[in-house]
Amino acid sequence: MPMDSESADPLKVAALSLDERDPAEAQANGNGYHPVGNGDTATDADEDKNCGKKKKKKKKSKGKSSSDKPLPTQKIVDQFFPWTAVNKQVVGRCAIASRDIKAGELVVAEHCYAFIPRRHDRSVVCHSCCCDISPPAQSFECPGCRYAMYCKDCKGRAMEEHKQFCRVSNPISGIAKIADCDEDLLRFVFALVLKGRSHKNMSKQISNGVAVDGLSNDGTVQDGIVYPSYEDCISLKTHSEKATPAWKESVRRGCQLLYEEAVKLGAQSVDNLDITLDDLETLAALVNTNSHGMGAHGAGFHNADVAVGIFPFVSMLSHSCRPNCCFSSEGKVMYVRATQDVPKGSELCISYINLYEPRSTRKMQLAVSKHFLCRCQRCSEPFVHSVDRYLEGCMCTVRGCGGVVVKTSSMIEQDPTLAPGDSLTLHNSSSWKCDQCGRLLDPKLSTYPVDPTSLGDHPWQLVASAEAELASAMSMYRERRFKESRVLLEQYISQFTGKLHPLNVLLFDALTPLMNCCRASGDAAEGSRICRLILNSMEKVLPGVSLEQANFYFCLGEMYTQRAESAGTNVMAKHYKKLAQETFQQVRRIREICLGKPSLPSS
Ligand SMILES: C[S@@+](CC[C@H](N)C(=O)[O-])C[C@H]1O[C@@H](n2cnc3c(N)ncnc32)[C@H](O)[C@@H]1O
Repeated sequence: MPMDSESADPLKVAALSLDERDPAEAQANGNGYHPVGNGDTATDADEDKNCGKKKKKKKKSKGKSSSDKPLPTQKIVDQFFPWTAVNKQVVGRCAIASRDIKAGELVVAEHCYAFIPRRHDRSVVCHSCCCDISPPAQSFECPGCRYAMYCKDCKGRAMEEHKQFCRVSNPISGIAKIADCDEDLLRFVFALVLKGRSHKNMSKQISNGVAVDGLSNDGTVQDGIVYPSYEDCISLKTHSEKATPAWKESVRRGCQLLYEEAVKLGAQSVDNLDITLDDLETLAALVNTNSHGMGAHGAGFHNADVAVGIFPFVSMLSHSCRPNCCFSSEGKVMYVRATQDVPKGSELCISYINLYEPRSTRKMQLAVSKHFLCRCQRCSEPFVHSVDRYLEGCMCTVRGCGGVVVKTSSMIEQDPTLAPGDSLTLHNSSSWKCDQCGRLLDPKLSTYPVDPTSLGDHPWQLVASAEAELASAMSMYRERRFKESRVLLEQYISQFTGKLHPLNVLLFDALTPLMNCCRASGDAAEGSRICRLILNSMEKVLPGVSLEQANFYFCLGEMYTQRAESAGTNVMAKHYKKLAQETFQQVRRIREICLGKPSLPSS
C-alpha cells in the first residue's frame, strides 16, 4: 500500500528542536540543575533572578567547566561502544572513533533520560513506553488531565506515576498560549523537573541506606543499552548566552507561570519541587540544544517525528552536513549506526537538519535554531569547488560557458558575528558571479523592468520568480488538489529547467510533490521517472546511504510493482517485477546499514 502524500515525504528529517518557529535557549545562571555553561560573571539580571543576592564575581576557572568534561558515565560507555568523547576547540565535546568502525555497526544504543510525545501526536504514542497506540491498538486517556494516553500494558503503573504530573499538565496549554511559548517545550521542562525530583528523593533514600527497587542514580550499560544518569543529563551543553531576547522572554514568562502553577498545586501534587525559575529556564535551554526526534522510522510511524527525548550520549555526536552516522529510535531507545566505514580517530557525526538545502540556508537554520555556526567539513570546503554551489546556482547564459552563476556572498565565509537577519540582508543584496567565465551580475546596476526572456541575466529575478511559482504550486498541493498541482508543477519544471542548475534546490523541491501527484493519479510510469530523478540528485549531493534514500527506493519499488501489475504483456510484467525486486533489495541493504535490520518500511 502506498504511503499517503503527506507521510510519503521521505526527506522529512527528525528535527532536534522543539520550537523551530522561534527557537533558542534560555539564560543560564548556575544553580541546582545546571553545572553547564555557567557564565563567569554575575550580571544585574543574576541579581534579580537570585532574590537580590548578588553573586560574587567568580575567578576565571583554569580547570575544565562541566560542559568540557566527559559526561559522568562516559568511561562506562567507552567500554561498550567504539568511541569516546574528546573536547575539540570549535565543537566542544564530540565522539571520536576509538577503533575502525564498519558501515552498519552500532555506535551507541541509549535509553532516553526523559521524553514527551509531541502535542499533535499525543494520541498515537504511549506517554510511558513510547509505543504506537494508534488504532486499532487500544489506548487509555487519563480522565484527570485528558492529555496523557497509555497503552494497555503501561496503563496501571503509568497512571500511578502520572498523578504528580496530572494537575500541572492541565494548565500547560493555557500557559503556553499566554506566554506565546512552545507547549511541548514547557511539558518537557516539567517532565525533567519531576525526573530531577525523583532523582533527589532517590539520593536521599540511598544516603539513608534505603534500597530503591531496581533503580540507580548512576548511569549504566545494560544489555547493550546505555541508561544515562541525571548527572549525564544536566552536564549537557546549553547555549544560554546566544538566545534571542524574544525567545528568552517567552520562555521566561512560560516558565514563570509554570512555576507559579506548580507552587500553587504544591501541597497536593508537586510538593518540595526544590527548583527555581532559573532552573526551569536552563532546562528549557538544555532541551532546545539536545532533544532528538523519536519515532521517525519506527514500525508504524511512517516517518512521523512523534516524540522528543533527551539522550545525553547521542548528544555527544556533532552535526555534520555530510554525516557518517544516522539515528533511529525504537520505543524509548535511540540507536546510532555508522552509515559508512569510519577509520579510528575520525569524528562520528549525525545530521540535525535537512541536508538538501543551500549552504547559506543550512547555516542559517543551525544558527537560528541551534545557535552555532556550522564548521562541518561540507560547510568548510571552498564554495566554488563544493557541490553546494549547484544547490543555489543558475546556469550561465554566456554562450558555450556552461558555468554556474552564484551569489558572491555565498562564496565568502559568513561573518559569525553577524546577526542572522543582517546576514540575510547582505545575502539578498549580493551580486552574482559565474564560477567559470567570472562574469559579474549586480542587481544594483541593473535596469528595470526586466524582459522575462532575459531572466538568465538577472539570476536574482529568476530565483524570485521560481520561488513564487513553486510556492503557488505547493499551496495547491497542500490542499491536496493533485491534478491541478501536477499541471502547475510540470509547467514550473519545464520553465526553469536549463535556467536553474539541475541540482538547484528549487527544482529538487518540486520533484517529491510531483512524484506524489503522479502516484495519486495512478501514473506509476511518470512517478517512477521522477523518483529516479530524485534519487539521482540525492546521490550527487549526499553520497552515502541514508534512511531518506531508502524511503525513495521503497516508493520506486512500489511503483515498479504497480507497473508490473498493470503491464500489458508477460514480458513487461516480468521486467517490472524484476526491477521491483532489485529495488526492494536495495531498500533492505540500506536499512540494514541504517537500522541494523534488512527490513522494508511498513506501508
Ligand atoms: C548536541 S550538542 C553536541 C555536544 C556538544 N559539543 C557538547 O560539548 O556538549 C550540540 C552543540 O555542539 C556544537 N556543534 C555540534 N556540531 C557542530 C558543528 N558542525 N559546527 C560547530 N559546532 C557544532 C554546537 O555548540 C552545538 O550547539
